[in-house]
Amino acid sequence: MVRVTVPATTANIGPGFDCLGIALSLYNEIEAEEIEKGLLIEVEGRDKEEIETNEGNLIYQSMLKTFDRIGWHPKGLRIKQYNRIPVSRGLGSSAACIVGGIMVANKLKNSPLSKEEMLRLAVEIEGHPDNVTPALFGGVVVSCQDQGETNYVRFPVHEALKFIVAIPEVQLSTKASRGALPEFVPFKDAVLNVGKSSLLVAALMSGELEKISCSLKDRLHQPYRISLIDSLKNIFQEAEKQEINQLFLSGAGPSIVYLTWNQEKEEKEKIFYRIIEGMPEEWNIVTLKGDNEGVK
Ligand SMILES: Nc1ncnc2c1ncn2[C@@H]1O[C@H](COP(=O)(O)OP(=O)(O)O)[C@@H](O)[C@H]1O
Ligand SMILES: N[C@@H](CCOP(=O)(O)O)C(=O)O
Repeated sequence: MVRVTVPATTANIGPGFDCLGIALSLYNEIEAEEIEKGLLIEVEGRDKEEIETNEGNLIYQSMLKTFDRIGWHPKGLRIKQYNRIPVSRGLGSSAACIVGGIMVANKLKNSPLSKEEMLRLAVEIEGHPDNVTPALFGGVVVSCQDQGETNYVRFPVHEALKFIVAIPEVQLSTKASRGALPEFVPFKDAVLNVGKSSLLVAALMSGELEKISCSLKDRLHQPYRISLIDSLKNIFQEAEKQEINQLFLSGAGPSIVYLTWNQEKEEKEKIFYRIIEGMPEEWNIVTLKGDNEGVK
């Protein structure tokens, strides 16, 4: 029996579309063992009713692709998963399945694939590197996929950072959310994102956390996505009115992260809570820290 835990991830972090992600202290667990024949999948935890327990299961699919890569297949498989990461809320639930499935499959055959080989396979399955890289390595990961190659730099999440995540009941699949993005953007918007994402990485890496506030503006994806879910637009507009600028859409949404890093901002934190509580839908707010270990 092999057992792994894999962290949730928040990707983009505002301007870092498809190239910036951070692992968070919220985990799914996956167990797997070879059995004589067949496929048994048991699912417990968050959103269990959403999860396929047949060959369509994403963890199983990721394990199958790993076995193909290794050149070995078990006679049969029993998979047991315990989920805490909400599905299709922008917290990397798919990346957690992909990375967790690859790792557990690799372990079943005494780990023939290196972490780099597992990363290559994970990006192939997910299609973008910004969730699977922090899910694999932990920390903050800046990644770029170019002509089939993924290059990345990983560094620890600053221990002072706190991620206050507002999670709605409604789901938004990453596929649908990516479908809302434009084919072209104005040159000035692209330039703004280059500047903001560069500043954000420098602030996260150097520990100049006060610079995060002026680094989270995005013109590439958030303006096109916030109209997909009721209240998202109102939340961002109200936050701007109250001069709260530490907000970003988690991944493809719909969850929102309020990023804070010290006590003095407690007043603003209370305003954020009041904004969310003032929305007509049900939102669940959790406070998370960064995870610096990745899949284990
Ligand atoms: N724990 C899980 N077990 C199996 N499949 C899962 C699990 N969590 C998510 N998935 C798969 O991933 C899909 C959600 O992926 P996606 O839309 O990218 O959401 P997210 O923003 O959470 O990554 C689900 O529809 C399901 O197919
Ligand atoms: N860069 C991707 C990130 C998707 O993150 P997820 O947690 O919503 O899967 C995008 O913005 O589409």
